[in-house]
Amino acid sequence: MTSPLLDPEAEITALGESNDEVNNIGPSERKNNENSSGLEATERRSGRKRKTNNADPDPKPKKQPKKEKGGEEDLNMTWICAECREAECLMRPEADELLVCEGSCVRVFHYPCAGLLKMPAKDETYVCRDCTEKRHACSICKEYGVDDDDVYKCSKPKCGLFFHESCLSMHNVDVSYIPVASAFASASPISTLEAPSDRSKPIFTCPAHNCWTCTQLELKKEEEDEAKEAALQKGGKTKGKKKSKALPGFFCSKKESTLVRCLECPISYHISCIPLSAKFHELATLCHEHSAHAKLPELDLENSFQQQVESKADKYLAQSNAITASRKLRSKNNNNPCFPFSGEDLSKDEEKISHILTPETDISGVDAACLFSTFCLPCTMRDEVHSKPPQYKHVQSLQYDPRNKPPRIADSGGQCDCSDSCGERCYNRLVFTECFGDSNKNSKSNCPVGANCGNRSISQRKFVKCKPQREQGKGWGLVTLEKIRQGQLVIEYVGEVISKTMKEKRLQEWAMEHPNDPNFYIMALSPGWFIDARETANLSRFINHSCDPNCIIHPINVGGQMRNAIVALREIARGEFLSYDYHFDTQQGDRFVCRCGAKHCRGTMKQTGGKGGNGKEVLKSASDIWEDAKIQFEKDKKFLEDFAFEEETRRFAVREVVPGSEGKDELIANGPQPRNRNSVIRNGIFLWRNAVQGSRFDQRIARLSLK
Ligand SMILES: C[S@@+](CC[C@H](N)C(=O)[O-])C[C@H]1O[C@@H](n2cnc3c(N)ncnc32)[C@H](O)[C@@H]1O
Repeated sequence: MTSPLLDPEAEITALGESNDEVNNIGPSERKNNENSSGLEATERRSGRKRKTNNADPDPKPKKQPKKEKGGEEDLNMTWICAECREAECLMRPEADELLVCEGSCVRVFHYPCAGLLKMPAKDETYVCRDCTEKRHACSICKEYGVDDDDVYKCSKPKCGLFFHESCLSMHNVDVSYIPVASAFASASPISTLEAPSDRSKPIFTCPAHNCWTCTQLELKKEEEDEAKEAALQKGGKTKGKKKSKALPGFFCSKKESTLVRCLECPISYHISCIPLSAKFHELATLCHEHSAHAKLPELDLENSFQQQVESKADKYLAQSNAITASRKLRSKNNNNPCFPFSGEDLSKDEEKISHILTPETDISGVDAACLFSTFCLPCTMRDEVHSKPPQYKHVQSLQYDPRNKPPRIADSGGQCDCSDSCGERCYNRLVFTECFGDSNKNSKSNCPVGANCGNRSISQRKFVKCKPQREQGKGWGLVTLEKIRQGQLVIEYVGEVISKTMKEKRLQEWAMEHPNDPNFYIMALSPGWFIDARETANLSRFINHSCDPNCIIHPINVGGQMRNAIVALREIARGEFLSYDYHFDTQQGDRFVCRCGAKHCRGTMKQTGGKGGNGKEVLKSASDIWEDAKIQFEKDKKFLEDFAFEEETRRFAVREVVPGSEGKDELIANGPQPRNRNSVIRNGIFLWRNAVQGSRFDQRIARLSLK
């Protein structure tokens, strides 16, 4: 393989994301539901209209609901329809009654949005289609999956959110596993962050139950503590590990238990921790990541709670006090303007300051101190708090454009003849093809063993558990959460499959729009086809380059389509950063400085050598790759003749080990021929891969000499 990651000169344009999942708690929901028990979440609500939220112009502060045994928070309901994402039904304005799904998702719907002609009777049970079909959208990537197979429900009883395991790893969620057989019988985890057995179910509390801002601060504190500890130990002083203390209330002026959740994702905040970059009104919240693109539900401002609070603030506040206090606060927070209510026009700061509540004032149940003092993060903290892996759409497999996809690859010839498991000597494995189909003679299959054979890791997504983490000088990287064996499949590189023309278009457009972006995600898949993992990907997009990598890209034929497997080159310890050699195929000069820190670092992520001479890189055309393959073929043959075998076995070796040496063009062009099948199996080789990977015989001497 010459160029895993290609043409990093530029990249792609933004793609739309689907917006089909809703479940949100807005500040007024918190207020209006404060005295409702969490159990209400499973009761059907009818006749609840948004306007009724505002019916009481001066609602008194209500007592927080009692916490249930076991510290269960009351995750308050939202009254935004999960389908149309509005409080008031846009399909039929008269039908803005909401009903609650009594299945596991506990979402609310307008009845027309739920596909019903009328509101169900009080004694009728409503279960939404997703819960009936036991498939839900992941609350992070929005992709649908089968319950307890692809997506898993948060373990909090009243939380109806589902997640892919891999999506959770982006949110610092601790996952434990219980064996599937006992998954429903016991809630006690057997291990934390350990490789689960094949049949285990993840148990976790999703990010919706923790304030995102406070969590980031805790993590930062922990990191600092660890760094201090490490420094102390380096200096020879040993100290017992000091448990870092969280920072409850650092930004919250009180210990709040209620969280408001983003309409688009599970990110939640204490009201007093909502950062400047988020948006909210009394019906819903959009987190810092979604505020720029998503839309808050319609709010009838005139009748809104927000409007009432603002007018009360006008009435009650001594404006001069507010201005002085706010100025003080601003100068303390590096002139970070404070966020009064809408967060829209910060340039009109002075005007807004006149509406800010003083810390002492408590109006209409809103904790004024909380609003006043803590709606913004100091500038110094903002970068840290927002340092989370960039968002992308998580997918589990390659995404093809149905109108323009790579042609299928012809079969490499018949079935393997393995009898129990397809191990090292499996013919399909040797020709870089995964087994498919089962032993049932009626179905198409290339393997008599069936679904349990050992050569189906990619199609069965037997990926290693990993998580994104900052890697010094390289942005985000990917660390493994489990020990990896040499030769083990780590993960598949997935994204959108695009043609060469599309790749070039995207590269150009991205370069124009983001001239300073150093990150590139396009990888070669097969001649003329590429994988773009910038916006649609899995965790593999975070793997960085190293000149001394611990992984390699293996193109593998899975059911007639090429897929790029990332395979371990050596044993990799838990916690190690994963890497492979990008061999960037680029005409640009010194732009791609490598910071891998390896002993023999090339200093660049580009491929070296090539046909350009004088170290100048050129893009390899298909015919160049072809020529290289033929040259390599001759070298292999010569190597076998000269060194690898004793005199008397040479002729045999060349004939057998280099199958098709009489018709090498055909062999290189078409891959393994059925007539070469036996020698491929006997010698464990497949020369066609030289065309893609440049693997060399002299480096396989140990293996050959074993024969
Ligand atoms: C596929 S992305 C890897 C994930 C990326 N680090 C991120 O933060 O999203 C490739 C980009 O990571 C950076 N990178 C990867 N390996 C690097 C290295 N060894 N030295 C410097 N930058 C590296 C480069 O900006 C490169 O274009």
